[in-house]
Amino acid sequence: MTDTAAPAGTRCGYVALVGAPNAGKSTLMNALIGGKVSIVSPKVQTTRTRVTGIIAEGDSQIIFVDTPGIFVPKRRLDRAMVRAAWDGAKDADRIVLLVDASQARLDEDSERIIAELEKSGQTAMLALNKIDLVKHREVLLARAQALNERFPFTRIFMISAATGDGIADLRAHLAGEMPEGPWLYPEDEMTDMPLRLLAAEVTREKLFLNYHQEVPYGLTVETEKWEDFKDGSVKIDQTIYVQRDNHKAIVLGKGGQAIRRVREQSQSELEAMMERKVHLFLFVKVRESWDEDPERFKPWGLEWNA
Ligand SMILES: Nc1nc2c(ncn2[C@@H]2O[C@H](COP(=O)(O)OP(=O)(O)OP(=O)(O)O)[C@@H](O)[C@H]2O)c(=O)[nH]1
Repeated sequence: MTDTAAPAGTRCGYVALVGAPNAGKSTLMNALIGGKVSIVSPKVQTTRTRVTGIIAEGDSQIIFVDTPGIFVPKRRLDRAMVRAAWDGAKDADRIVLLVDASQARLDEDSERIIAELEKSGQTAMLALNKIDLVKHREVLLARAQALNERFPFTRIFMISAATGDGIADLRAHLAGEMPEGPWLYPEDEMTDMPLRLLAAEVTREKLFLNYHQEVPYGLTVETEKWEDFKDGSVKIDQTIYVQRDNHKAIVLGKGGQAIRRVREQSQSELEAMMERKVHLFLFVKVRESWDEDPERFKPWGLEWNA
């Protein structure tokens, strides 16, 4: 974080995006920011890291906290994620609950989030997402009304994070809601997520895209080494931790073909993102129960005793 001189009349604040897994939080954040920060995947519960995206809108700086999915905690890791999600929401100036408008009934996770909001006495805005999937406007309005009867949202936005519909309105409204104060980040800062972590997220996204079923859920990626070279290139070593031997075999693929594809995809995205040459090396290791190991949480900023 850098101290930035504050021009008079500036605003700055935090916005927490909360919502059930798959509601579209990452997609929305990327749409709001206009650049790729958090990872998007069609599978649920992929967001493990609290990513902060920052945008400037007029005189306002809006710092977004993309919280991990809030769901019924089962494993220790899940409990830590729920805790982190609520910590993010508690400290925020505004909370936006994102709900998938294409579902006929409110899902269990959104129900729990609303119950939590009621309990804590916090206000929230509602963003009904994926309106592109709802053909009839009356259906959409009826869903918005039902939700507003369930909880008195301060405002309701109908958006499509995928098409960009309604995003400018939401952004402008949030900008006006930010408290007066100096900007906390320099204008060109996109994210305060450390590059090492961001690089691991890029590889994890590629793993999600390349493997099916339970394999991607059981793994984690860590950036172990980062070497900057004089010619401007960077060498990055990452380890992919899997839970079982057979998962390791799947991740590697026949003759290492599968992992090579992941490596190529991740490397070229990292090069585009950082605008420099990247030499990416991936290692696959078996580590049972990595998700019960507190050491693994630290890079994500998650608490162990959740
Ligand atoms: N049609 C449509 N699909 C969307 C929209 N927004 C998100 N999606 C899709 O919904 C899925 C989930 O989106 P994510 O942004 O990963 O959802 P998330 O809430 O961040 O999910 P977690 O990381 O599990 O918490 C992806 O396949 C997105 O492409 C939208 O406005 N319209």
